[in-house]
Amino acid sequence: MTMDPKVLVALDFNNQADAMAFVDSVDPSQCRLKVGKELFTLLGPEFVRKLVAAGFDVFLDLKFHDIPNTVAKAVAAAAELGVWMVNVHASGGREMMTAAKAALVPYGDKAPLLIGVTVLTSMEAHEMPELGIERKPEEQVLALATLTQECGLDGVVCSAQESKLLKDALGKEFLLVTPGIRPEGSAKGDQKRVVTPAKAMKDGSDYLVIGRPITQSTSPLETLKAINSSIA
Ligand SMILES: O=c1ccn([C@@H]2O[C@H](COP(=O)(O)O)[C@@H](O)[C@H]2O)c(=O)[nH]1
Repeated sequence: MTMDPKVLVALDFNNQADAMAFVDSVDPSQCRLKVGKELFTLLGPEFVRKLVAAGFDVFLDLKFHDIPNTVAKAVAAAAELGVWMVNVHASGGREMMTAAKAALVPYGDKAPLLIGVTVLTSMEAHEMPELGIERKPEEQVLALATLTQECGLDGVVCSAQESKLLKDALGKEFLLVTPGIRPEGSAKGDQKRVVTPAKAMKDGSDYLVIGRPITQSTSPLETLKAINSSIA
């Protein structure tokens, strides 16, 4: 059991009962919880408030990407919910990220961590040119992470395949939140740039986002415990 859990479990469930069955089986010392687009669209802010009230650190993973004013207001609304972490797409640009950061100033030390999404872990090199991106994924991740740091955000979402590169380039304080985590032998699904939990931590990831390998396991709690042991 760890008091600073590194695993952020993605609550990608399609109904409240299943989500709550998992939440009720864990405590805040074992994992943090991530609420993404599916569950938030289904259950809304009330569900997030419920998790926060139960003592969990909640990562609200809505990946805001819009004009600066809209994103700033959305990030402030997330802060009102009391979440621990919230994110925006770094490709929204400097003005958008700077506005998002400024919107959190009134919350002082109660402000959520603000994280920029770089290149989705479901993407790989051959998909980049048709988006007009000629860089390799790791070069694009480094460019967006550098911009994110310049805008004063707390860290980025990236693949753990880029963790070592980013820690070396941007320093140990800049947080790396890494989805695409797959324990040995688990199905990759739609994830492309995958890394095991132990390797991700070794290479400098600060937090591991893990969904299906835990939530679709036959024993979710045992799987979570095994992952926690593997990175202890
Ligand atoms: O680049 C990204 C950004 C976010 N995610 C989210 O993380 C989880 C991963 O779930 P798994 O079931 O472990 O694949 C999911 O909620 C994504 O929306 C990501 O995978 N990659």
